[in-house]
Amino acid sequence: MRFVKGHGTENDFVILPDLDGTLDLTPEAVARLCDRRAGIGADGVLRVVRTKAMYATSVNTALNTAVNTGAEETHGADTDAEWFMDYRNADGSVAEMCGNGIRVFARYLVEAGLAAPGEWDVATRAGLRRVALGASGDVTVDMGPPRLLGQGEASIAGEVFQGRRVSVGNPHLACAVDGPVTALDLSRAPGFDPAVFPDGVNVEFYRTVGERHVEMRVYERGSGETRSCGTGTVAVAAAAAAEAAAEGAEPSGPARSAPAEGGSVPVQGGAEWTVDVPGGRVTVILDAGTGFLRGPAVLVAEGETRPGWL
Ligand SMILES: N[C@@H](CCC[C@H](N)C(=O)O)C(=O)O
Repeated sequence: MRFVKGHGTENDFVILPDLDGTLDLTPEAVARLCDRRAGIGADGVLRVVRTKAMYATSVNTALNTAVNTGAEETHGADTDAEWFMDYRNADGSVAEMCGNGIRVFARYLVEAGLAAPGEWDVATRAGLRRVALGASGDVTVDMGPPRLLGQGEASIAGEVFQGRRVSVGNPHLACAVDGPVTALDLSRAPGFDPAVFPDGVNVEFYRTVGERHVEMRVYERGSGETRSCGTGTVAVAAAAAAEAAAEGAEPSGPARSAPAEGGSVPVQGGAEWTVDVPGGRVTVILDAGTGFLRGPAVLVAEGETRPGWL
């Protein structure tokens, strides 16, 4: 099986080109690929499959039906998006969206000659997401509007943290903390109420370190602590903006500021947030109707698994 390895701010992925959707990718196979000692090692798998093929076979249809049950948006094989990002967490579970993954996915498509630099839609289980990228450099993604869903809480070793529940296609709980995020023990999963998060949740802890500038760490559903989480950075920016609005430091309506730099993207303006993660830095732009994520996407290796290994 051919694979490519890549990362976005050190959130790393095994990319599996399966253009015609012939691969029966089981949760066990995903977990073995992502194993950092006995496998290739990654936070998740990005299967690259034609959207039409995704809906053509019974195994793929079953996967989509299962996930779309709880999704906010669904789409069918009639979409114009040629490529579907089939994202899996390191434990083999399926997730609706991956913000770092979709940038790496887009970079792979361009470098493999399967798509041209420019702007186009990628199909995901959370719906279509528009990406914009050049022949090299950062990738920008229209992540859709982050949706604030109310309060929630998480705990670490008995200490309770209040947070905001945010949907970025997948579920997040963004908790503001006072001290440096490096001080938190994320060696184990934070506790949360399964009645509030029946499908599990990605938990972010963030601290404001400047104007529209936050640092964060994340414990991801299905992958554990990762060095970055793109959907998580959008959730944190949305939560921090809501916090600032509540304190009167930000307008509570659609965010407005100088147009963001950077070019070939459909960003008309919006409030630009800098989000520092252990693996680097990304930019989140909160526009009136959506949220954009901009950051690096790097391919580092490619190869082939040994026959019979999986
Ligand atoms: N790392 C991703 C998020 C991957 C999915 C997440 N673990 C979930 O289960 O929802 C990102 O960059 O957004």
